[in-house]
Amino acid sequence: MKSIAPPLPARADRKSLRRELRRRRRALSPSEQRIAARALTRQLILHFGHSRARHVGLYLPNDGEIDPRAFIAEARRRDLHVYLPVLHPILGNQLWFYRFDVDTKLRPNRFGISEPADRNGPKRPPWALDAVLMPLVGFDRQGGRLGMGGGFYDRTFAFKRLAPQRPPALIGLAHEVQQVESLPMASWDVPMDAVITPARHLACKPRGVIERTQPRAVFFGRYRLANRRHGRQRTSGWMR
Ligand SMILES: Nc1nc2c(c(=O)[nH]1)N(C=O)[C@@H](CNc1ccc(C(=O)N[C@@H](CCC(=O)O)C(=O)O)cc1)CN2
Ligand SMILES: Nc1ncnc2c1ncn2[C@@H]1O[C@H](COP(=O)(O)OP(=O)(O)OP(=O)(O)O)[C@@H](O)[C@H]1O
Repeated sequence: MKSIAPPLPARADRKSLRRELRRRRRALSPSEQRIAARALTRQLILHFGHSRARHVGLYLPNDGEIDPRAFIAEARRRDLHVYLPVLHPILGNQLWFYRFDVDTKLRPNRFGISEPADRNGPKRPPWALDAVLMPLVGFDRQGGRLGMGGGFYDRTFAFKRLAPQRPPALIGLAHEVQQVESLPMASWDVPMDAVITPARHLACKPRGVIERTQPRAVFFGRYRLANRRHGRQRTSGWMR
């Protein structure tokens, strides 16, 4: 697994950054991808092992993205409901999240990425999810995210800009080579709450960041406590 990303031009604009970072993740070999996916799954199991999340959005990998599919089976075993993003037919460039069960039929969207085919299937609006595992092209330690350029996740989770503490928790999933020192942020960008890579869980803070490189068990007590203290805002029981 490659762990240190070569430096990028300091003031690279979003377009050239996107091109370079997409090239990096596509350049990972199938065996590097497999190793990364396996390690990512372990990180996700640790994370969700002590979270109260019940409804979690994730994605099917495309264009060299880190593959979270092995977590889907684990999630189901742990009574987590898993949802996939579907391009909203009317609301331009927004996402809805449809349940992904073992028998869910898929069909490719206009980008060739599979999504649940049945529009009458069970779904949740974005604000009724507990956590969303997001694909990304690039990330920084402050929660900056560079995506594919459609603005889908930014539009869908724009409500988080006014209330950053509200669910869902926005968690980026990434290969190490996708980290950059600092991303140029735009006014519409919605910061991520955390980033999970095969090696690390970064809790992003608007200023600074807590990086956990120690075994997670050291933190369990404190995180459990923190969860209880703040409680988990229950979202509406909206569900089809
Ligand atoms: N796996 C995954 N699913 C996702 C996203 C993602 O980034 N990854 N999205 C995150 O927003 C949304 C889809 N957005 C996307 C935007 C552009 C391209 C893309 O491949 N663009 C091509 C041109 C494709 C074309 O128009 O034919 C490119 O730029 O090369 C893919 C997904 C929803 N689902
Ligand atoms: N909340 C919003 N309202 C209106 N337009 C938006 C909003 N968020 C983003 N956009 C538009 O979307 C376009 C693409 O944004 P950006 O380059 O940040 O996408 P991205 O985060 O890389 O993509 P994605 O989230 O789809 O992976 C921008 O040109 C911007 O004008």
